Amino acid sequence: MNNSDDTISINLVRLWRTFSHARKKQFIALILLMVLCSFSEILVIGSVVPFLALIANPNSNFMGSIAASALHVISATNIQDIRIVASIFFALSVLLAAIFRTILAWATTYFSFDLGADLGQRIYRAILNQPYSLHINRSSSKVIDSITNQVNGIVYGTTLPLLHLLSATFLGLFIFGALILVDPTITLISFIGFCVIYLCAALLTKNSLKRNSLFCAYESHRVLQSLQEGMGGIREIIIDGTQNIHAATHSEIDLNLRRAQASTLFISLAPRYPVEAMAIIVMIGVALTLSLGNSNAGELIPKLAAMALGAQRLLPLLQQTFSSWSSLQGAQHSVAEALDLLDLPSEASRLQSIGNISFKRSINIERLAFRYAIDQPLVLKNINLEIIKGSRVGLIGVTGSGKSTFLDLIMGLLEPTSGVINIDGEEKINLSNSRQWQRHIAHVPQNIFLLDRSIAENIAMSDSGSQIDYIRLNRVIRQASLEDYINSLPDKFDTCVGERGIRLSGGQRQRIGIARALYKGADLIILDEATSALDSETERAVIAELDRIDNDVTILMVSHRPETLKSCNFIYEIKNGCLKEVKQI
Ligand SMILES: Nc1ncnc2c1ncn2[C@@H]1O[C@H](COP(=O)(O)OP(=O)(O)OP(=O)(O)O)[C@@H](O)[C@H]1O
Repeated sequence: MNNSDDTISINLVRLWRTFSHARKKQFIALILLMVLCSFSEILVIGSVVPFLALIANPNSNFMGSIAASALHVISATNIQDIRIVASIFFALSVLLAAIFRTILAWATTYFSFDLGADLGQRIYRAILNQPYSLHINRSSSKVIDSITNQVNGIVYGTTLPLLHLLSATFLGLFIFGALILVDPTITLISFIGFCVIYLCAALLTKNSLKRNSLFCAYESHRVLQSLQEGMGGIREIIIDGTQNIHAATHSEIDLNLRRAQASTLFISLAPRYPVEAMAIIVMIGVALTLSLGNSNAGELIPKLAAMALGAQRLLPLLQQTFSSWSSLQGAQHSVAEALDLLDLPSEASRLQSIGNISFKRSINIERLAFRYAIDQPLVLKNINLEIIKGSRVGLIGVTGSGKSTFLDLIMGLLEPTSGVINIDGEEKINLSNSRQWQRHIAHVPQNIFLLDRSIAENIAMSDSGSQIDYIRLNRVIRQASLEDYINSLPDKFDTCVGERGIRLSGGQRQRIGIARALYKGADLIILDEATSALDSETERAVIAELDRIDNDVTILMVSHRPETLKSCNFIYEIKNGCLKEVKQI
């Protein structure tokens, strides 16, 4: 049972460490605001007894000497004046408390959501900056789940409940103190009674909340995964007529998730009703006891009213404390997972050891071997190759022979299991300097990554955020044989390509990819079956344009078609993990 409390405290400490200096200051300001708010509440409860006493009887004992001298100072001596002043004072104290509570609610909410925005942004940045080798083992639905649901878990399941819990504790203690002054015995008995109910509820529900927390963290990822799979494979789903199967899988997971969420929410709300019933019973008991022992209504009514007002203020706070605690319990697994992502090493630490990499002569690959995991066979074994700057190199091999893996290694996306890749025989490429090396490279894969934006923005992606160079854009559009197609569109290169380029044919997407590589102005262009979707004539035109580009640009090309590689200076084949030159294909 202590484990989940430990998890909460560990998560809170971890969360605090993620706060920026400004956020820490804001948090401390919030605590001060809570204290102010609590004082204003005391003022309300403290003034209700004298107020009602004065209304009932202006000469009442409840009007202490301080109040009497205050009234004297403002020359309120007759009964009417005293009543008016007391009413105004009481109304002002109620108003002040309401103002403080509104400000506190505003500050708490904005603080929590701003923090959520901070964390979401930092988690996404941390994930984007992870080495490629980690990305290939991570599911994208898990990442989306972390940035949306798990960050929401931090906002709704930790920050907001924690702040509500703190403010409820402060206010509760102050109100409790004020009620003790009004009637210590009744206050203590009823307070202990309420707390016992909430403690029993906490003990009874703790395990369920823990289970729900685990369940929600797991199922929210599965819901996203099922949606992504459904949307990603919509063409096949329609053709196979498997809509019902996918909808049923999704609805089962979704129902499980929502049931767990409902259970957590219900647990957080449930104790309210028995506690409220008990409060009314206590009030009846108090009224009865006081009226049996003391028949003076002038003193009895203000006391009862103060107790009723205190209970009306205190009970929601106790309920808030409990529901905040149960929200905290219910979200801890998601929160722990989100915080784990914040602990990932950041780009800054990766870039610390970077120097400038220049590429003037060659890429030298020596005794290169690679396997994806320790328990998997070597995909590449003892590869030696020199790629001279400005050469056109073709790469062939049967499917699954390791061509894309080899390109990923050259691009510094993967690190060799053994052996080295040197630039100009000097700079060894590794994860800490790969970012510098990648600035030299433009990569055109078979499946082009496209944003749901205009053709121009998709081509000039390396310039995002700054102005597009339209002269260069027009040149690369022509080189990639896209001119006729773009001119046929009403909005020309401002035409939106749709999600993942859905409004384009495979060949058009590939040509946008090639245009993007040319626009980047890289000195190493890597084409991984980048022309496979083009008809022979368009492919020939694109390859001829590639041949014409600067002699300083090195082109590394993978293709299954001999025709595509005709213009290469060297062609190599990967077979059984080894590389050998092919003179004729
Ligand atoms: N992320 C991965 N984890 C484990 N093994 C992988 C991973 N990616 C690829 N492989 C394996 O590595 C081998 C080489 O794959 P690779 O994609 O490099 O081949 P390829 O020659 O480019 O194939 P194709 O011509 O079909 O694109 C294959 O056996 C493949 O199953």
